Amino acid sequence: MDWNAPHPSAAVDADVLLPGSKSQTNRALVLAALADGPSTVHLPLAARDTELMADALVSLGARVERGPQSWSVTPIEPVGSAEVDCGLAGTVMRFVPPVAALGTGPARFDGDPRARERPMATTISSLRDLGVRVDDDGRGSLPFTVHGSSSVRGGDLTVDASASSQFVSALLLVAPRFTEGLDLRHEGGSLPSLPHVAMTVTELRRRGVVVDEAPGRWHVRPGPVKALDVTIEPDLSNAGPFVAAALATGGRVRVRNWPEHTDQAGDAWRDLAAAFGGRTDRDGSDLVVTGPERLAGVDLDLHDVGELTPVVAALAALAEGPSRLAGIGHLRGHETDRLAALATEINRLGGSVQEQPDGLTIAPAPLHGGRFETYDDHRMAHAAAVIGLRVPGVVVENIGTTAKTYPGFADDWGRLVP
Ligand SMILES: O=C(O)C1=C[C@@H](OP(=O)(O)O)[C@@H](O)[C@H](O)C1
Ligand SMILES: C=C(OP(=O)(O)O)C(=O)O
Repeated sequence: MDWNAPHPSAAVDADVLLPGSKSQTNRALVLAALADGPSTVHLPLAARDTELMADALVSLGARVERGPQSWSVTPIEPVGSAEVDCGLAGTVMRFVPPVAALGTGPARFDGDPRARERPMATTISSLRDLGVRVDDDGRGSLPFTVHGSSSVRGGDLTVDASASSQFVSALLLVAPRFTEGLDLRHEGGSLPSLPHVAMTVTELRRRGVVVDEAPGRWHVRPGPVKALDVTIEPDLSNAGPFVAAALATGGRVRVRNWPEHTDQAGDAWRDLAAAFGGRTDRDGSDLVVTGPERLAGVDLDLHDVGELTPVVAALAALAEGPSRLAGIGHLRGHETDRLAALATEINRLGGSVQEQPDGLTIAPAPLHGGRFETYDDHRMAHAAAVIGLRVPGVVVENIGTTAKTYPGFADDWGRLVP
């Protein structure tokens, strides 16, 4: 559905209460499915990526009762064969195959057309290196079938996770259930999204799993994953467009319940706001973002927090000085090739964005209205909404794609502009 991006006549002044973190919800679901007893996930994100994760675990033999405030998970009792729809969720296509390896039958994985283009070779090769049979068509991508054999020995394993940190997280999440645990090394280009790996290690340790780490190396001891009831934090990556609304309009946005300590990549919004010239202040459990009078250009390495790039690029396109966003070549394998998509769509509105091998350069340019394609990427829709705050006549193609991680996005965004 085409959606006219709201365009306020004054600076925004709003409070937002965000839905739960995708990354935390999907880790909590996987660990609950592997645990030694039932667990409850309070305030889970209910969105396409987390529903797909729950469905995937159910198809492997878990039970997930989904209530409005909490989801109750009963661990997997392996069933024969399974079909897993990964949609376009990186966490489902990377985290679930190693879980299926512990099952008792074939599990076939497939997803949206674009999912078949996302990098999966490391998932396939790492499972084979662990002695698991995987049938694929040799392209290193979905679809493929993992043949569960009840137990995986584990031990030493070296992978190249430079295309996605999710390859490392996926193996670590399941590693305590391998007979010998796992001594995992990453070798290759630099590993992106380190906060997401830190989140994986935190969540394992909270459930009694012993993990030792050194740069590029993780040792997970075999043992039970203790059942644990958890409460999911608000999704700070999805806070991005709201933080950006304060920055882009010189306004003020209060984000409710911003955690004081967190592994979420989106916590970097506090530093990013400052880089653009804005301010963030804690007020009790909230974070209050105040926008600057003039939005500054930025020179940022986003390697650790790549998923924040689309909204950062939208802000950079509105800034008064030039910007450089680096360290994000791996975004070409995200929901879409985000570097190409951002350059094409911002330039369609009159922008001056150039693709670089590992990022984007963005020069100030007067923007005008027009249709902004999203390429089924929730964060492209967020970027368009941010530009629409300052540029009249921005029309977002397929705002429904935000349902991947934030089904209520358009309604919540509409409340920014009364
Ligand atoms: O583990 C996770 O929950 C995620 C890891 C990151 O993936 P990449 O390392 O592929 O960027 C991030 O971009 C994605 O949105 C979620
Ligand atoms: C890269 C992202 O998602 P995924 O989990 O599908 O990789 C994202 O949400 O920005």
